[in-house]
Amino acid sequence: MSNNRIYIFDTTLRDGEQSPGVSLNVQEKLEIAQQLARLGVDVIEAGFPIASPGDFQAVKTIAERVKGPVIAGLCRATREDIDAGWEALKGAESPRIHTFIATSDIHLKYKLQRSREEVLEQAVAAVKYAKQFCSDVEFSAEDASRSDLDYLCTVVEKVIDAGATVVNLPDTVGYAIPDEFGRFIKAIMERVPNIHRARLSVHCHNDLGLAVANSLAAILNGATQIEGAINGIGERAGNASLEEIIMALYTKKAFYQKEVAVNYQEIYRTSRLVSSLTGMVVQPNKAIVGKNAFAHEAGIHQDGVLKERTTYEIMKPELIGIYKSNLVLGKHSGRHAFSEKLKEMGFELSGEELDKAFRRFKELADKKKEVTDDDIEALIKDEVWAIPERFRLNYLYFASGTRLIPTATVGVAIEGVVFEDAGTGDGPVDAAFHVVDKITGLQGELLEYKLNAVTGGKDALGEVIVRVRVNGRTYVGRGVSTDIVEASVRAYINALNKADFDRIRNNNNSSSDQRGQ
Ligand SMILES: CC(=O)SCCNC(=O)CCNC(=O)[C@H](O)C(C)(C)COP(=O)(O)OP(=O)(O)OC[C@H]1O[C@@H](n2cnc3c(N)ncnc32)[C@H](O)[C@@H]1OP(=O)(O)O
Ligand SMILES: CC(C)C(=O)C(=O)O
Ligand SMILES: [Mg+2]
Repeated sequence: MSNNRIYIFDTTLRDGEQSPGVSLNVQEKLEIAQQLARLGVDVIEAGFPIASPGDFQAVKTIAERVKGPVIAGLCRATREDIDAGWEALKGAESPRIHTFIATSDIHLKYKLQRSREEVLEQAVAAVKYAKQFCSDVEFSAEDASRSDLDYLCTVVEKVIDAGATVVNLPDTVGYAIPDEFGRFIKAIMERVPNIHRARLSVHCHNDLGLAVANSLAAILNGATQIEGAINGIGERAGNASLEEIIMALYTKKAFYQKEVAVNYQEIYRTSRLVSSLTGMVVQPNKAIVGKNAFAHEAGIHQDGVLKERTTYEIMKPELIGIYKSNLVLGKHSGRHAFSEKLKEMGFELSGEELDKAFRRFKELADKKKEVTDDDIEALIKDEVWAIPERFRLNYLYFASGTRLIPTATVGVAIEGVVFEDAGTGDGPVDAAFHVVDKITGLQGELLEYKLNAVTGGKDALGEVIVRVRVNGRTYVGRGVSTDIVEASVRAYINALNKADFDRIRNNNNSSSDQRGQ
């Protein structure tokens, strides 16, 4: 294998899920993991198994079902965490136990309340313990960039002696700057005598907006594994954005002379899926995957691009899976054109999924003159990436105005049987949500509501993303329609379906636990 290879470690499902307000269920995590495997990342950190039964189940399911990448699970440097981690990971084709402990004095003194000697001992013991189960063990020195360098070098050397195959040096609080971080990695490479027996990794946070720059500086100085998340999501200001690192290495290959083994065509789709399932909207001017990343607004730029794209484009959008099609779809389009378009867009649908998507497409085409690629993508996300739905919107009627009490009548099918009710609220959306609560018997508390126009124009599809708390847990729901009240109700029902899905799964788990006793 080329020694220019950079390994991509994706932590969207672990650190990415630590973004405030993000909570993915097992099915959603599995879908993201499957897409990450299609993208071709080297490692998927599927979760933190001891953190919750849901996290444990997600790691276990991904370990058993997702083939290709190494599947990692995060564990504190304790036997209990490592036991749970291994239990979840052991079904994987290539499992990796990822154990960590902080090494900076500030974390030792205030958080862990342990001495340097105690932490060194605990780190070594954790690696040795993990090694009994799994040959691939990653050790992370949390807050490495703020740790005493001599002490950190000792920890790194000893964990490698204990069997760590990968040593990760995180900039946990995003405090580093590129030159400094590059020198830090160089010092580790020079001072730790056995460093070549392990792979050196970095994990940068974006508190100063430098996570990608710091990761690239680390690559120049010897790091061969880069950790990050799709769309740069994660704790606080997020993690290094993987798509940005991948495309920087590609675009500046002559400079870095490094290779990654990803399937570039899947980058955009992965970004859209993560955004859709986490509810974390990608800012339009975000590098690589933002809506405006390849848009040219100014006349001089447009003129340049029309004459020769490279005047203002340093990357081809097609390379990352953004494509422009000549097939214009509308109400006169048939199944063949629709299915051809989906193929062009990279969607592989089963016959049943295609039927559902085609039905929604025809409904939309009746309301909208031209159905754009963005509209189609929004419908696919709504129909095909949705979890199994016990509740489905059957019909919606609402009335509101300046002198009316907003009223809604809603029909919701529960397992195919339609129930209807009516109610009032502070507005038509609120009224409809109350009615949905009454029909489903679930009490949703709306925490956040976002409305985006999928395309421009008066007939644009509206996409609504809601965050709803049900029984103490937060669920993201998403709905699209040309009518924003309908999109809102679809989004709300989508979130309740996820809550219901969890409720049924928890009931099943507790009854099988009882049977096991
Ligand atoms: C930098 C990072 O991203 S680290 C990963 C952060 N992710 C998360 O924390 C998400 C999941 N976390 C959780 O669900 C919970 O925090 C759990 C289940 C892990 C632990 O929950 P609790 O047992 O209730 O402990 P709590 O979170 O309050 O405190 C953490 C404890 O772990 C200890 N700890 C923290 N890191 C480590 C470590 N790497 N190794 C060993 N112990 C550690 C702390 O010192 C504290 O111990 P104490 O109770 O003796 O003071
Ligand atoms: C647990 C480690 C890898 C981490 O997320 C960090 O230090 O930011
Ligand atoms: Mg982190």
